[in-house]
Amino acid sequence: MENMQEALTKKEKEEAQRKKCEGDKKQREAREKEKKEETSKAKCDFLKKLEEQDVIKKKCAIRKIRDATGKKQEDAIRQKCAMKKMREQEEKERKENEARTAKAILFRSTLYRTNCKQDFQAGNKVSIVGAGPVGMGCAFALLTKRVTNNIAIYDVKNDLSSAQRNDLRHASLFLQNCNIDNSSTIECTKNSRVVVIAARPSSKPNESCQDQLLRSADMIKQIVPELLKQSPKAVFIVVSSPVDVMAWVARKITNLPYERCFSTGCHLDTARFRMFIGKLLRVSTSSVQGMVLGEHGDTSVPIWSSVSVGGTLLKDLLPPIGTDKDPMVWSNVHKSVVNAAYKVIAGKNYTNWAIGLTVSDVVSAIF
Ligand SMILES: NC(=O)C1=CN([C@@H]2O[C@H](COP(=O)(O)OP(=O)(O)OC[C@H]3O[C@@H](n4cnc5c(N)ncnc54)[C@H](O)[C@@H]3O)[C@@H](O)[C@H]2O)C=CC1
Ligand SMILES: CC(=O)C(=O)O
Repeated sequence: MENMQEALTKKEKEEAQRKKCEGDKKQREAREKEKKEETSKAKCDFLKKLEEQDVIKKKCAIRKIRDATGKKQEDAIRQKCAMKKMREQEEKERKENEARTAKAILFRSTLYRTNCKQDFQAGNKVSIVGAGPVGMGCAFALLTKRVTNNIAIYDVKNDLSSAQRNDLRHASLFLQNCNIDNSSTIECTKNSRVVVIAARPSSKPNESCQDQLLRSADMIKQIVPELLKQSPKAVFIVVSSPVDVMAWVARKITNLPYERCFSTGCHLDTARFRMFIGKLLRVSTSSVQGMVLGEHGDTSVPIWSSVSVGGTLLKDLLPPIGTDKDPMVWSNVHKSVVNAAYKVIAGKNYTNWAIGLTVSDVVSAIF
């Protein structure tokens, strides 16, 4: 019995031990499970947090991307707008340019018409008859002194006049684009405002001065009425020698009044007179005033009472000036004037520059 009791107790003990072990095991398992669950929860939480963070990060990234995309789009739109504006500006400028060009073309035609008018001073045409040194001296002075840029040169010698015209034309660049009538006939003088007669019939051997004079007069009688037909309103300036006689012949044959037909008279003699006085006193020619009157050349008359230098009349300082009682013998100055042409002719066979400039001065007084 005792053994049985003992065996029972032992069994019970074992049972209790087993139950305790089981209970411990269960407890341990429960704790482990709990721990596991805690760990798993922590893991989950961690993962969740991680996930959340990831989501946030992703969201940020997406926002960033969106922002970037938006900015890109914005930039693209802005660029498109800028390009549109630029195209509009370009179009505007193109239209403005077109309008400006159209205006310029219109302006150019106006300019061209104006320049044509300016280029060819139609109203100030000067015809020169006789293409010898004197006629060409006149032409050269008229053009270079800018009295006119519209001239005609007429001579019975066609080749000569044509060559003279071309020689001057080649200097058109320096002569205000001068217009020189192209024709070789007398019609080239048509509608002149001034006609300068510088022609001389060719000399014949052993011809007397009187015969020469008569032939010159015949030339004037023949040519001036023809020229008047071409230019009925022109002023005629006679240069051909003997100049005052030839001007008288021209007036007689045409019945033109004095103011429309005259010679250069003593204008050249006056220029020489003032020059010689200036030279003697060592002052500039333009500071000297004074006149030579009468017929051009040998019989001209110096007007001593008119001579002044810088506004002072020489006769106030020297009352007998120019007379036989003049201690300074100023009359020698007039002798120099008379001899001037002979001296030049002795050297080059003709005079032309001084008479050319004299003519241009007279023409400028008409214009
Ligand atoms: N008044 C003055 O202060 C001055 C007058 N003269 C005079 O000017 C005149 C010209 O002198 P230059 O040129 O040296 O003489 P130039 O004899 O060399 O030339 C005269 C030109 O007149 C041309 N001619 C002749 N008959 C003509 C006509 N019916 N129609 C057109 N052309 C004609 C000739 O073919 C020639 O080419 C001369 O009578 C000269 O004495 C010269 C200097 C000063
Ligand atoms: C030739 C002429 O008349 C002169 O030069 O005065």
